[in-house]
Amino acid sequence: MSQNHENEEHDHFYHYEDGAFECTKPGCNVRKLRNPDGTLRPQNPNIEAIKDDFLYHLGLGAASHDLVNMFSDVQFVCMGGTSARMEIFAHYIMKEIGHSLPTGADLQDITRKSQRFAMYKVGPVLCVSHGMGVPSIGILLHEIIKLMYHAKVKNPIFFRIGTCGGIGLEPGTVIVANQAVDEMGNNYYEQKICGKVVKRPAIVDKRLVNELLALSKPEDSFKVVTGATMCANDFYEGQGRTDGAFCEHSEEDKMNYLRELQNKGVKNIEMEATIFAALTYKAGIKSALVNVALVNRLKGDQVTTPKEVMMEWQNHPQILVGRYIKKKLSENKS
Ligand SMILES: O=P(O)(O)O[C@H]1O[C@H](CO)[C@@H](O)[C@H]1O
Ligand SMILES: O=c1cc[nH]c(=O)[nH]1
Repeated sequence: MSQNHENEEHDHFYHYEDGAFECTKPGCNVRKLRNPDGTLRPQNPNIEAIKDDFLYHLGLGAASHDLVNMFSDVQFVCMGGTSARMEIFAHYIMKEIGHSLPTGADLQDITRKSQRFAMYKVGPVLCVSHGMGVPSIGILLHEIIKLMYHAKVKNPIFFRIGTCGGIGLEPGTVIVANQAVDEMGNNYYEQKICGKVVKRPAIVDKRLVNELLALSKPEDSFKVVTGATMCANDFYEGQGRTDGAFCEHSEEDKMNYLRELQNKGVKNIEMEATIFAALTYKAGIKSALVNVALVNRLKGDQVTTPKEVMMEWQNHPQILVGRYIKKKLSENKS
């Protein structure tokens, strides 16, 4: 029989937005995602049998690298589409948390040999680019989650600091997702595995959402809102755009679709939300999707804002997540 610890607040419980939780308390039979010290349990029984589990797209191996020495102090993993953004974020967070590199040293892209993603480590913060779309971030998530396991990282928290199209929102607005849905409004990530369709719940951590929302300040130059984030499998037709190389739907079809989404509480559209929420949830990792809107899709499709303005907007999610990280690190110290 499973023991019920649901009413207790304790570090070895992992609470989910839907009320479910995983308990790692000794003696509790509830399925375990983490060990009592916060390290992750591998969810794939095959992993332990692989001698040198090679994280191919990261260019890191469980035997060829001392992953514990390199990464065990990681507490936060921040992901975003581009390598440039993640390098900027690495420099930003370094200043924010007062981390310094050894004299003469510079930030290094740890995965440069693989030439796929870019990854920077700033003390307890890992900053990684994930490319565009579900397949790309999915591969990265598999390898980063395994990295967390191999490196014995404790209670990591994952963030996606991304860009998106807003629905009825002023560009520059930050959306912290309280739900991740696909193009049909489904609250799960669907994958075909060995000829079968597997649906994995895409659950975001409501507590983390609320903590992030509380970090917005009245004096900020940008608004922070919450709502559902829609994950599309494409930037053009999949997001209802009429400016792709092909378009067999009308402007009216697009507007009807966007309004329908808006009525269902969808605030923004991007391309990674469902898999990010689903795989982190399945791994027992707290995570949040923090995106900035680059365009109001009710007003148009093209993203034509000058680069400098867009770069400034891309900082908005970084500011919010930076505040969270700084707060948590100072709480941990005291
Ligand atoms: O700016 P990033 O983080 O890549 O996010 C958004 O931008 C890309 C499309 O332009 C997709 O990856 C989408 O999710
Ligand atoms: O409209 C947008 C803007 C950025 N990223 C997207 O996926 N869609």
